[in-house]
Formats: sequence, C-alpha cells, structure tokens
Amino acid sequence: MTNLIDIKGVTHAYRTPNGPLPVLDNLEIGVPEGEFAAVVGPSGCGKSTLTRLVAGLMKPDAGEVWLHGELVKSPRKTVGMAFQNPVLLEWRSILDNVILPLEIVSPSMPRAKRRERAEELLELVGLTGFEDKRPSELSGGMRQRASLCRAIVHKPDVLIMDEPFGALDAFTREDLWQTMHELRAKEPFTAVLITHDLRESVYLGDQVIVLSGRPATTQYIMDVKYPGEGLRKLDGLYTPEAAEMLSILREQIRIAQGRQPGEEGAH
Ligand SMILES: Nc1ncnc2c1ncn2[C@@H]1O[C@H](COP(=O)(O)OP(=O)(O)OP(=O)(O)O)[C@@H](O)[C@H]1O
Repeated sequence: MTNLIDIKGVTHAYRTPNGPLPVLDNLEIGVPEGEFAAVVGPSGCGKSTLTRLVAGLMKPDAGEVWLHGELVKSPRKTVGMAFQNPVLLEWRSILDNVILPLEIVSPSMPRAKRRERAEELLELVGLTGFEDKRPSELSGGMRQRASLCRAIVHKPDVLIMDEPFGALDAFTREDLWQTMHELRAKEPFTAVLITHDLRESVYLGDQVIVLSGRPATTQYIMDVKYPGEGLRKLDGLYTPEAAEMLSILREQIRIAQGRQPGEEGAH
C-alpha cells in the first residue's frame, strides 16, 4: 500500500542562543491513505515540530516529507489542523467559523453550497441548532467539535491534530473519541494525532508511533488490533487485548523517558 504521508529520514535542530537544539533525528513514519496514526512520546521530544513539518510550516534540516506523492516545501492548503485550544473567531457564528477554510480554499464555491457543507458536518457532530451561536456560548467540548468540523470542511488530504482533546474533562473527551470514529466512518480521512493519552492512542489509532526522547527517533510502532468488529466501542479498552497493548506502550514510554522497567512516571 502506498503511503499518503511519508516522512523519510527527517532530522531537524532549532537554532537557539545557546546553539542548535536537535529535536528530530532520522525520523521515519509512513501513514497509508485513510489511516489514523497516533503519535506519543515524552514531553518536549518534538511531536509538535513533526506536525509543523507535515503541514509545510517549516522545512527540515535533512530528510523529506511527502504528502500525496508530492514533496512538501511550503504550507499546504490540503492539510486540516486542530489544536488543544480550538481558536474559533468570536466575531463569527459557529457556522461561519466552520465555513472559513472554504472561503480560503474554494473562494468560487457558492455561499449556499458552503453553508450546506458546514451544516452537514455540524449535524454529524451533534451541533445542529448551534449554527448561529458565538463560540463563547458553547461548552469546551462543543467548541472542539466545531473546530474539528472546521478542520475537515474543505476535505483536506490529511487532518493533523495536536492534543485536541487534552483540555477536556474525561467524559467529554470519550464522547469526542466516539465522534471521531463516527466522522471517519462517514467522511474517511487520513489523520495524525499527537497525544499524551495512551488509551486515546489505542482507541483512535490504526497505528501508534512511539517517539524516543529528544532528539526524537521512531522508537516503536504498534499496529493496533482493536478488539471487536465494526465501529470501535469504548468497552474494547477494558479487554485483556487492550490492556496488553497499553502495557506495551507504557513500557515503551518508560524506555523513551530513559526510565528503568517498572519505574513510575509513564502515562
Ligand atoms: N521555534 C522554536 N525555537 C527553538 N526551540 C523550539 C522551538 N519550538 C520548539 N522548540 C523546542 O524544541 C523541543 C521540541 O518541541 P515540541 O513542541 O516539538 O515538543 P513536543 O513533543 O510537542 O512537546 P510537548 O509534549 O511538551 O507538547 C522543545 O524543547 C522546545 O522547547
């Protein structure tokens, strides 16, 4: 299978007043079309840097990032992004926030069509009836739902999410995990999710990529064999199969953090 995202031998260091700070070291990641890759690793290892490289917001010192068979050299319109803070524009309604990327990427699309597309997505995430509200009138979870709609409204090649559920309470987060699966079932997309939550990585990921401590290398890749058939269910996280996967990942994080087996501190 060909990969939609190919990160080949990517190495990068930031220039700082104290000299170069190596963050990525010969990173190798491949994400096939339609797959969901969850990336975990110790704090500060370079996960957000990786998302900037895939989005074309910066260029690596060495190595290549390929997206849909094209070398990424500049910012890409075909990438959707969602962050921990949804950054919705308060002076626009929820509907107009979701429409925004279409105004930029598809300026010739008639207003009625844009509206239709945004309404369809808002319905998928359970926000019908909130189209005309301002962001501050919604809860954090609802804002994040709207932000996910905005990230995929223009049907990007890839959705990049940097801890999008990190600031939400546990129940809202689990609701949004389910929404992600429902969205994917109706609107298949390729995704890279940065997360600190190993359960989230197993529930959402087709593969979980563990990065080593900084400078990050690809330390371990898990192909997730999620228990059960069809749309993933949260109950699957409480099975022995999931416990086994989480145990392996926890151990890998310990190694990435430079800790001894069994030592506390992993997620
Ligand atoms: N523009 C920059 N200039 C200099 N150093 C930077 C820059 N951006 C990030 N860094 C440093 O590079 C390292 C990796 O940062 P990055 O944000 O990619 O890590 P991360 O794994 O996403 O972190 P976290 O898990 O804490 O969110 C950190 O030490 C950070 O301080």
